[in-house]
Amino acid sequence: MNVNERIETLKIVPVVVIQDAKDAVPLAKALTAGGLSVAEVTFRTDAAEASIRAMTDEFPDMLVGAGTVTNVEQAEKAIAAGAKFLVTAGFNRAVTEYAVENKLTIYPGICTPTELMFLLEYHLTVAKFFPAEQYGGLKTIKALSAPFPNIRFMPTGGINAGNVKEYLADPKIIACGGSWMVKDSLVREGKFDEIERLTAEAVALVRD
Ligand SMILES: O=C(O)C(=O)C[C@H](O)[C@H](O)COP(=O)(O)O
Repeated sequence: MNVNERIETLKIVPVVVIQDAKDAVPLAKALTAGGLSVAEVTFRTDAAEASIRAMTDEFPDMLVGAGTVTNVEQAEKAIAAGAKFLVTAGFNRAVTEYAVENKLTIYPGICTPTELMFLLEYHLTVAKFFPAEQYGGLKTIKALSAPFPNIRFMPTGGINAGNVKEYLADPKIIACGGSWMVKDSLVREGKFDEIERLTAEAVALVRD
């Protein structure tokens, strides 16, 4: 299976913020035990690179990607550390070109038709739709799908246990990103049992 197929099977991509790389392995363990062997580790903190490396070393089968990538240097660091995919919050031409040239999976962030059209230039077919709820959620995705039927979406931002099923019912949606099972405070406070419980709950919710 390629990365898109794995993400589509998993249905949910936990978006994580790790302040201290020592939390990376316990977090990966909790997500995996909860049934979600995938994480988007955001480059919002300095611990991202070391966290990706620790997670992929300890859990080589886990699908670990890098999120909030804002420049090529971060993308290179993420890939060298073992990241299997890149995510950007908004469309970044340099990062997208780097990914395409190196045949890496990238989900560029978009929320307008204009931004979506940048994907077409690179023959990409899956966009992160961010911030999903704030930019009209499913209604906007359906509207964007009309002129761009070949594009699929990974909505992220404001998705939770209450609305994830509604998103996933739409065939245009490959998976949903979200932090509701991995809130920053739970990671900071080392509440990995709670993360595992919330992850298992999320998995059960979206099981067919
Ligand atoms: O950091 C990034 O690159 C982002 O795009 C932001 C995250 O995707 C959202 O913070 C997740 O959204 P919530 O589930 O509402 O917390």
